[in-house]
Amino acid sequence: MKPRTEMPHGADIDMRVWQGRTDPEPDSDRWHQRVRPLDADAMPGAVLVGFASDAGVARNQGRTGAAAGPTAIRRALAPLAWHRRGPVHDAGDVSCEGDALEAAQDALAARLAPLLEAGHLPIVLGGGHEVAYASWSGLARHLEAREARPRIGIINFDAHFDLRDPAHVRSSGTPFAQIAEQCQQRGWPFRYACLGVSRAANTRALFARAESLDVLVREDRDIDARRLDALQRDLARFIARCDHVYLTIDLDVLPAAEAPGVSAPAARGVSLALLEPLLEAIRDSGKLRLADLAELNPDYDLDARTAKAAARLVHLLTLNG
Ligand SMILES: N=CN[C@@H](CCC(=O)O)C(=O)O
Ligand SMILES: [Mn+2]
Ligand SMILES: [Mn+2]
Repeated sequence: MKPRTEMPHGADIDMRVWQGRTDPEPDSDRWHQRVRPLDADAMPGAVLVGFASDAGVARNQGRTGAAAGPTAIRRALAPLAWHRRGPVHDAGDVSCEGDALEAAQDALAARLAPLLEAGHLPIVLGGGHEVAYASWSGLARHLEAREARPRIGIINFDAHFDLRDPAHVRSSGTPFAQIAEQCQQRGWPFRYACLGVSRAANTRALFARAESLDVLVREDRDIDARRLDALQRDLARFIARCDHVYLTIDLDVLPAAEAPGVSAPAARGVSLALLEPLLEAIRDSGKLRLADLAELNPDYDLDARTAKAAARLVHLLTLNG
């Protein structure tokens, strides 16, 4: 079965997950009381789109289960306190049927482009990190009609480069190499920052590929409180060289204790406390067009810790609107 490519809206979107406590006091709303199903004439705001896929993780020999990620993140978002002025819409899920990953990626890209066209900030809830190729493709589809050579900066918080050679298999381990190929074919610059990389979890070949692609690399051990200001400056310089930012967060960048529910937990990782100020700077850059969160696997998620971390990050990314 092919994934549906037309945009579901209104009554087609399953809103049953948006439930939680309701406080009797005024001004006490939570997300479940404010999130609305996306309508064709919706006011520009943040739009949640699920990518229910772990086909890329399966192809990458990881532990599957990330297809249930979008629902788990929505469930963790539902009770969070509402502090926004602007709207949040739920646009439903794009689902990958079996191993039909490329069709699902194409369907997500087709779903995202009109959202960007309408001035929304899409936040994609993965799904394995194969979501990144689909997210970027949606942004590319939107920009190619407007700009000859869009300067897209990709900022990936991840323990892994995900720059494996796609000639072998296209998976959750290849999205940024696939994007680099696309950029080369189109004559677009490839600007990629990968922050939180574990030297122990990435081979020499991957470090060499990152170097040949001029990737801005900061290892997990480089990200500490003392070096945060310098890192903020590096990030600001990276963003200054781009017109559009695509932010992608692989939840396995967090320490395993903060994010046990992922395919490949990080022995060290970068804590939420360090991640958040960096994300705030990206959010407030004025260039953030699209974000996604990847690799949540509820099967391994002790106390829903990873889903709660993901929900907190969505909350943070949407706090300025
Ligand atoms: N999404 C990416 N995943 C990692 C998986 C590493 C692992 O399974 O140990 C990668 O391909 O490098
Ligand atoms: Mn990773
Ligand atoms: Mn990844």
